[in-house]
Amino acid sequence: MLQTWTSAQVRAAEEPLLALGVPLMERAAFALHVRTAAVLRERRRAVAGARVVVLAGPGNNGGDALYAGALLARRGVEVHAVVTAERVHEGGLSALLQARGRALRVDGSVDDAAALAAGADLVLDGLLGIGSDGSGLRGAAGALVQAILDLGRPYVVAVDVPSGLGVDDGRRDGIALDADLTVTFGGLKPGLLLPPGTHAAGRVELVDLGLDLAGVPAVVRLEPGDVADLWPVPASDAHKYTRGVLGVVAGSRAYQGAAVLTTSAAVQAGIGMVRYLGDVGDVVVAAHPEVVVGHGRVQAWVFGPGVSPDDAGQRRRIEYAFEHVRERGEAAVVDAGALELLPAHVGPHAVLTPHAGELARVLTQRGETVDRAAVEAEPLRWARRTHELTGATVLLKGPVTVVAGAQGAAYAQADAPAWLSTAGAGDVLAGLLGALLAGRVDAIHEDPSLAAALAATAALVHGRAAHRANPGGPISARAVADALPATIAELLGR
Ligand SMILES: NC(=O)C1=CN([C@@H]2O[C@H](COP(=O)(O)OP(=O)(O)OC[C@H]3O[C@@H](n4cnc5c(N)ncnc54)[C@H](OP(=O)(O)O)[C@@H]3O)[C@@H](O)[C@H]2O)[C@@H](O)CC1
Ligand SMILES: [K+]
Repeated sequence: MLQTWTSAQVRAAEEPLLALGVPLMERAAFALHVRTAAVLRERRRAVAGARVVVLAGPGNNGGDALYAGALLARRGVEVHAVVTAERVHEGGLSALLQARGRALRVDGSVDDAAALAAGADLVLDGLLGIGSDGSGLRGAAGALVQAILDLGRPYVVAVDVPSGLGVDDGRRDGIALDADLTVTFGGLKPGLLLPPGTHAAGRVELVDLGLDLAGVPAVVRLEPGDVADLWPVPASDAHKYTRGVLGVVAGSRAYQGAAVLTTSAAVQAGIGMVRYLGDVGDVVVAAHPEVVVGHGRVQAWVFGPGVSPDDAGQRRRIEYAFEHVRERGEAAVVDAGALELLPAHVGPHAVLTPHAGELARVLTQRGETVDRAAVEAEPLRWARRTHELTGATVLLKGPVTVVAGAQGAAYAQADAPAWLSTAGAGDVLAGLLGALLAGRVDAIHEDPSLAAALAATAALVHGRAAHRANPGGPISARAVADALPATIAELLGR
C-alpha cells in the first residue's frame, strides 16, 4: 500500500535527523538532480547542453531546487534560477553561481522570467513545498506562474510537491503549477494522492531520506498486493451461511437492469448466497439462477441501485431493513435512491456510496451548505464530515475514489480506467462491496475501520476488473461484473 504523511508528520520525522546533522537537503537535491537528468536524457537524449530553469521560492524547497540546479550545471546544463522573493536559500544560490549557473531576481515585471521558463527544456519548480499554506501561490510567485501558464506550460518537475497545492488535502484554491513529474522527499504527501491535487502531480517518484515515519498515515492507497489480506477467502469447512448472505433491495420495473447488475456482481464476487427483494425477481433469477428471491436471514444488505423515489414498495423494504442494520448490526451498502432514506445515525458498518452530487444532497439534508463543486474541490473533507454526521463509512465515487471511515481511516483509490464512467458501473460496485462486507461482518464490528479498508478494496477490484474486461477500450458494466471472478483469482494469486 502507499501511505501518505502530512507536512507536520514529515517535519516531526525530519527533526531528530537534522539535530544529528544528517544532510537531508543534500540527499534530496542529489536525488532530484539524478531524476531530472534522467528526464533530460529521455526527452532530448543528452543532459549537457539542456536549458533548465529553476524557480526558487523563499524556503528550503527553493534550496533543494537550487542545489539540484548546481549539480546539473556541473554536468553541462545551462541553468538559470529565477528568484521570486527577498528571501532565498543562500547556500543553494551560491552553489549554483559557483557552478556557473545564473540567477535572475524577479523585481517588478515577471515577463522576462516567464519567457525564460516557458522556453526551457525543463523547469524545476522549487517555489513552495511543505511550507505552503494551501491557498495557492501569491505575490511574485503567483504572478510568475500565471505568466508562464499564459505562454504555454513547459515540462515541469515539481520539487517535493507542485507549488500552490494543498499539501495535506489536495486542495487547489488559487494559482498552482501542474507538474509532469513530482519528485517527493521522505514520504508521500496526501495532496499527491487526493483529488483534485493528484491531477496536478503527474508521475510521482518518492526519494527515501531515511525518515522514521511510523504512526498512522494520513491517507492510504491500497495496491493489488493488499487485496489478499482483506478478501474473505472461504475456509475449508465453509458453507454458504458462514461465507455470508447478502440481501439486495435494488431495481424496479422501470430499472430492471440495476437489480441484475447488483446481484450479478455479488454472485460473481463469491458470496455465500444472495437474496433478492423487489419486483423483478423473475428477471434476476433468469440472469442468475443462484439468486434466491424473498426474505430470510442476511449478514449484509445492498440498498438503492435502481430504486426511484416514487417506488413505495422498495422504499418500505429499505426503511424496514435499516432497522436491522441498526439493531442487529447487519452491514449495508447504501447507494443511489437509498441515500435519502438514511436514518439520522447509522454506524461505520453502513457504507454510503454516493457520487459528489449525491453526497452534497446527503450533507444538505443535514444542514451543511455545500454543492457538488464544493465536494469535488475537497472530497476528503466532505466525506469525513458525512462520517461525523451519520456515523457511516463513506465511499465517494469519482475518477479517484475517496473513502473516509472510523478512526480517521482515509483512502484514495485511482484504479479505474476513464471508460468505467458508464451506466450501471455503480450498481456493480455496490454488489461487489456488499459481497465483501457480508463475509467480514464480525470483523467489522471488532474493528470498525475495516469497513473503510473493504470499501477501498472494492474500488480497487472494480477498477481492475474494468481493465481486465477490455484493456484500453470501452467497457460495459455487465462486462465488469463478468470479469470479477478472474480478477479476484488473479489478485488472490491463485
Ligand atoms: N527540513 C529539511 O532539511 C528538508 C526540507 N526539505 C525541503 O524543504 C521544503 C520545506 O521547506 P520550508 O519549510 O522552508 O518551506 P517552503 O515550502 O520551501 O517555503 C515556505 C515559505 O514560502 C512562503 N509561502 C507560504 N505560503 C505561500 C504562498 N501561498 N504563496 C507564496 N509563498 C508562500 C513563506 O515565506 P514568506 O512569504 O513568509 O517569506 C514560507 O515561509 C520541503 O518541501 C522540501 O522541499 C527537503 O530538502 C528535505 C530536507
Ligand atoms: K515545489
